[in-house]
Amino acid sequence: MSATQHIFDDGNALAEGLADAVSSRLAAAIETHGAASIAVSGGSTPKVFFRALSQRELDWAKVTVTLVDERFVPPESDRSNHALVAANLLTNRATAANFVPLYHEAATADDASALASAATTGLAPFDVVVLGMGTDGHTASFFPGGTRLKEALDPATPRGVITMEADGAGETRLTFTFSSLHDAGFLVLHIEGNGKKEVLAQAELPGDEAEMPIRAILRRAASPLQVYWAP
Ligand SMILES: O=C1O[C@H](COP(=O)(O)O)[C@@H](O)[C@H](O)[C@H]1O
Repeated sequence: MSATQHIFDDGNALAEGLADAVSSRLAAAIETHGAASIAVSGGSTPKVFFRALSQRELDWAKVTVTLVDERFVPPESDRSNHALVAANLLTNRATAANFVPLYHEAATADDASALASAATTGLAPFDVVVLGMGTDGHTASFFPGGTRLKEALDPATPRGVITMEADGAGETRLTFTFSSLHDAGFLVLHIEGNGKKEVLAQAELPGDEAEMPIRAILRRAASPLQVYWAP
């Protein structure tokens, strides 16, 4: 499925434009079914977008926020995506949103992923999913060479959260599976910079999904992909 490109002049315009689009989708979901769900990415790209979204007028108490993926680290860690979201999104007008973490204190990451799957049951299909992309072509924690990449990308793998380990990942990861993310009501890839534009162009060429896992989303997502980009 081909992606629709939304191009902005700079990072601030991108953050504001994406916040407008996402808040409209969340408001429409609240209007239609009384509640809205959104799964967001971590990393460095979304911070300004989170700040912009947190200022939008919405019935935030009806919005459930979770993460596309997380590191197996507690929220006190500066590597925690939960901490990033708490500091930048669950603030301003969005303080009333309901946040469902993927990290759970547990003996093993597998135990934590089972708890995360249970805590997020029924949230997917999400109203909104905002994916990021690394320069290695990973999205969520679908890393090239990831220990459970095949299972994560298999459309037959049920919705839920699984663990992932990979050389490029640092800590063990907790990630929603492809089947949990690909059919969001509004499916976004949020990237910034010419480097990532080139990575995306590379991913759009023929090649193995396992080498650039973003290809699974580009090629097989049920929902049309909306690419939000600025230089
Ligand atoms: O590891 C991760 O990286 C990607 C991209 O991060 P960025 O710093 O290049 O914006 C992110 O989408 C993913 O959620 C995160 O866990």
